[in-house]
Amino acid sequence: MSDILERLADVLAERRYAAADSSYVAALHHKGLNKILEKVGEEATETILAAKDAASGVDSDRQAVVAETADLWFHSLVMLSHLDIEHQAVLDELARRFGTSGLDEKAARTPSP
Ligand SMILES: N=c1c2ncn([C@@H]3O[C@H](COP(=O)(O)OP(=O)(O)OP(=O)(O)O)[C@@H](O)[C@H]3O)c2ncn1[C@@H]1O[C@H](COP(=O)(O)O)[C@@H](O)[C@H]1O
Repeated sequence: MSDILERLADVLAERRYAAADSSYVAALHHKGLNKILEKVGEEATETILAAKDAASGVDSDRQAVVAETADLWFHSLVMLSHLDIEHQAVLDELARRFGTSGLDEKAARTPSP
């Protein structure tokens, strides 16, 4: 199942210009970027709330964090697809950053004027 991102991205690409009533993803694209961004924001908020609950240590709450994060990742993939940005670009960016300490990266930034 490690290739699930690729398989999902292929399905999302098929839905990009499909008829609005043919699927949930196609309907989101027809509603437009603002609706997709609204869903990303909603799922981000739900993920945060689930994570706060999970901090109490209840197992069912930990599963809710997994479910909400999946919703967030899914809607983020729809956003990328709507903007014609390959999800691979995000994976490449993570790979580029791999091994670079966040502290070192921050220290190397050019100071803003
Ligand atoms: N991974 C997902 C996925 N995750 C979440 N969702 C849907 O995302 C929606 C958002 O959840 P909400 O709780 O906000 O639901 P809602 O209140 O009905 O949403 P809105 O009315 O506010 O839009 C739900 O309808 C979920 O079913 C998903 N829908 C589709 N996929 C994948 O996308 C593929 C294509 O889906 P279709 O376009 O529907 O064929 C599927 O085969 C799946 O692999």
